[in-house]
Amino acid sequence: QKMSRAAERLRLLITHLDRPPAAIAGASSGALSSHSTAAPYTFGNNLLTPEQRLFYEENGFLLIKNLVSEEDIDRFRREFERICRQEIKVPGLVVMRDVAIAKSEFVPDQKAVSKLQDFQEDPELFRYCSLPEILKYVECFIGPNIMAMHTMLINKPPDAGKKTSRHPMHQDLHYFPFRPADRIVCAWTAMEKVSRQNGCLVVLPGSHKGTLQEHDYPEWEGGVNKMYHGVRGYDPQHPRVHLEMEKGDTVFFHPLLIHGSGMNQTQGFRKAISCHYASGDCYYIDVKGTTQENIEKEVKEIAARKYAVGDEITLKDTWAVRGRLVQGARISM
Ligand SMILES: CCCCCCCCCC(=O)SCCNC(=O)CCNC(=O)[C@H](O)C(C)(C)COP(=O)(O)OP(=O)(O)OC[C@H]1O[C@@H](n2cnc3c(N)ncnc32)[C@H](O)[C@@H]1OP(=O)(O)O
Ligand SMILES: Nc1ncnc2c1ncn2[C@@H]1O[C@H](COP(=O)(O)OP(=O)(O)OP(=O)(O)O)[C@@H](O)[C@H]1O
Ligand SMILES: O=C(O)CCC(=O)C(=O)O
Ligand SMILES: [Fe+2]
Ligand SMILES: [Mg+2]
Repeated sequence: QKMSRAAERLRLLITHLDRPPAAIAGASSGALSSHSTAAPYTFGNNLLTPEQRLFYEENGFLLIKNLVSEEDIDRFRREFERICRQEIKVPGLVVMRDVAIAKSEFVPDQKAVSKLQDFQEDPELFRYCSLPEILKYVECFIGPNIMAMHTMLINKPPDAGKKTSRHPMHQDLHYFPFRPADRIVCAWTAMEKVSRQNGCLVVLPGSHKGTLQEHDYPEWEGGVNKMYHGVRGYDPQHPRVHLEMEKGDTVFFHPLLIHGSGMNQTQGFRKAISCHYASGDCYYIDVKGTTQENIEKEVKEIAARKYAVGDEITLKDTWAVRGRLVQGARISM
């Protein structure tokens, strides 16, 4: 059987450079034995081809075409519309409007919704996070114990003329007070065709090999959405890849991968659904004294305003209540 060059390279890496992996508290040795220092970002469990595995190792993302069915996506869309029409109320759900719309006169229209966050209490939308076709890939990246930590349905609006529909380049780990980074992965599924025109994801391949960078609001004339921090000193010359996708295509990416999205220059609302997963044996960290202090402050301010809670609520608490086990064991999360 003929192997591609990439596959051959990965095989060599694994057979010759393999050393026992660093221990992760509570992890089953069975799962970790196929996870090596030569291929630190993936588990070999016979789902990913060697080419796919090497691609994720080197680039920090992997696009799987046609993974989620049309039927499921249409159901998510109908549920989203019911939520927008306020036909159902979902505990914990955050409904976000684009800053350009939020700061103008109030429009009581479903079209004002740019993002739903934290839909873990909506059984219909949360089905996305438990889809077997998604979980089998997630397991390749973070192992068999899987927590759904953060859920979003993004309804990127047509740009209102101020470029506020852009999402600045960022690393999702900036928002997460848990580790290790290599046991976290995002699944992001296009709910319709996404293109450069309607603001597809833009990624900096290989940036997952770097460290967590300082994040801040970018200095954008037209304003920036609440909590949309970007990597400080983003270099627009850096080689980037636009991920154009069809309905149902799904990209899995590492939480250190620098990514964002351009403005939506169409009249349609560009829809995607996503979930961030972490291994059940991840652990929480204290972000005091780290670059993540600024986001902790904002999260606490919003929590205090919304739920009238004080400083006794930690960033860790806000995540521990959102997390849901979807496979295996909840060990330390
Ligand atoms: C917890 C961290 C999330 C983890 C993310 C993992 C990686 C993902 C990376 C990201 O997605 S980063 C962005 C994460 N986004 C959020 O967490 C959502 C943040 N947004 C919210 O929580 C709410 O939309 C917000 C509290 C900002 C507003 O909701 P409200 O229901 O309070 O809105 P309301 O209409 O009552 O407006 C209150 C104030 O917020 C302002 N506002 C509303 N939407 C805004 C917006 N989009 N940007 C800026 N300001 C906004 C609004 O103008 C008004 O300002 P004033 O008090 O000055 O009048
Ligand atoms: N100063 C900045 N800080 C962080 N991210 C930025 C900054 N400027 C632009 N970006 C982000 O870079 C990405 C690319 O944006 P840009 O508008 O240049 O291109 P695009 O819309 O993707 O493509 P096109 O070139 O077709 O417009 C987007 O995610 C955008 O939000
Ligand atoms: O524009 C998008 O859909 C991606 C947004 C994103 O990266 C995020 O919310 O973390
Ligand atoms: Fe992101
Ligand atoms: Mg652009």
